[in-house]
Amino acid sequence: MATFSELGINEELLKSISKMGFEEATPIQAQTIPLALQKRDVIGQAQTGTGKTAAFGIPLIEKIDVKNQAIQGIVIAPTRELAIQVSEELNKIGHFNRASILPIYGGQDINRQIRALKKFPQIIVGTPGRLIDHINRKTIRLQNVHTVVLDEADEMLNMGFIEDIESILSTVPEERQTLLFSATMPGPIQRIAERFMKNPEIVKVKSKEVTVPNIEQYYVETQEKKKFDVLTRLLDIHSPELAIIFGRTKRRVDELSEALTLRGYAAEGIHGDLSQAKRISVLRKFKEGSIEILVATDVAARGLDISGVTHVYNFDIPQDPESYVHRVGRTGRAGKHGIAITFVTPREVGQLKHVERTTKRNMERLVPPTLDEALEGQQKVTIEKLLATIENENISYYKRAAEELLEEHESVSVVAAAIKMMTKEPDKTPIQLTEERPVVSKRDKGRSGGGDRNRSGGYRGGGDRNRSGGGGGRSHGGGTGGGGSRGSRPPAGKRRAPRKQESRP
Ligand SMILES: Nc1ncnc2c1ncn2[C@@H]1O[C@H](COP(=O)(O)OP(=O)(O)OP(=O)(O)O)[C@@H](O)[C@H]1O
Ligand SMILES: [Mg+2]
Repeated sequence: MATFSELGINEELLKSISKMGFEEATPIQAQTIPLALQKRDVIGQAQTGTGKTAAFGIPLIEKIDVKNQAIQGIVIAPTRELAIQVSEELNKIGHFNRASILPIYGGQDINRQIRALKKFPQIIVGTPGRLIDHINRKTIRLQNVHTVVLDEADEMLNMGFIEDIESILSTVPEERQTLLFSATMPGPIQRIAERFMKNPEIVKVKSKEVTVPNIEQYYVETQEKKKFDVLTRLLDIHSPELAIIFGRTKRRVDELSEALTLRGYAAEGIHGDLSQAKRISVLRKFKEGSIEILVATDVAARGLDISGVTHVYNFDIPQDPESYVHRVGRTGRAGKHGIAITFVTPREVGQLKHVERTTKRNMERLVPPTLDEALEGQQKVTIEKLLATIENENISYYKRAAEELLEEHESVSVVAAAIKMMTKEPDKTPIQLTEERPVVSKRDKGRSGGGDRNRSGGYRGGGDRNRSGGGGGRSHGGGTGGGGSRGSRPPAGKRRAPRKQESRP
């Protein structure tokens, strides 16, 4: 482990870094910051949640001439929320040297952005579509840019975004420094990346697995029709602090968040068809904990750093392994522990194997819990809350009433009734979700003479970049099919207070 002062960073930045609470550099930071400070082009690949933002953010801010009013650096990110988050992190890194940073993304009033652009930002963090819009209006000029960063580089160089990136880069001087970061970098995309770079240094933080080891990874095999009940039972048993549930399409996300709300969970959805104001407000509520479950398309799969996310559920298995890596990486960040559970229908087992092979990590099989187990899970939550109340709260005022009650009633019945009242019993409100087609891995598809996966209309079209959807995914090896015989009971999640009774329908 290296300290930041060993990396050749100036005093002002060291002060901000220490104010951010970072004591030691993470491996990707230790390996890329010195290279980036030497103005080398860098491709940096390291697992989710390991500090890639600061790995490019520190050298970027370090290289800004704060006396120069021109835009000197741009960071391009695939989603609006990520652009906002990265610009917030850059603001923290630049706190003491006062570099001026501006996020620019779609869905926000363009005139307001134009006014902000007139105040001489030195770094722009933006989504591709809106950046191009400003370049065309000549409200952004990039001729003085010396550093370009593509966060989630493989996504930015994938089919949905590559033309935009090419057109943005064509307005940036040739003699720039280009920094590319992501947790995933499939070979074909890396070769495209190198076209935009000069003799890049490729830094891959070595690890056996693509995902971080501190994420426990499970799968549940169940029929499409049963998925929702299995999901709610798991939620009752795990009682996550904050959970993200990924669905394949916008419709799926809408239906799932409505269904969860009907069953008494504090859930809301986020996807690309919602207004930007709504997207921001949902995310804010989730960060504050006033909603405990965020239902999302892949719009929330990459880069988002929300502390307290203990569980990720892939209600629909993702279309490609990279998406899996990023989705589960929303938990288990900065060394914390996390749990990820992926649902597969019997026809999707081949896709599951494909994901496992690409990530070099097996998921453990979970047996779908029964209704009784779900109830037991909720009971445990209540009992823990009860015990915590005995320990931490002043209950003396209530003791007289308790004594009176116990004079006339049998103690076990009194306590049982209290537990029942406090327990959220599994809710059986009928739910009808529109069925999704299974994701059949390529190899299986070839063998069975054609599955029915809808490549262009599936994940890519339904997921949501801010702009064009893009075509099909990349191709990797296929799956071997066949279910695992491994089996275990659901892991116990972090216990916490049950949802408030008022929130039930
Ligand atoms: N050196 C450090 N010490 C402690 N915490 C750090 C350090 N560097 C970054 N962090 C924190 O770790 C968390 C994850 O960082 P970040 O979002 O940059 O990860 P990432 O590698 O970009 O992940 P992803 O691949 O999901 O985008 C953040 O909350 C960040 O503030
Ligand atoms: Mg990141």
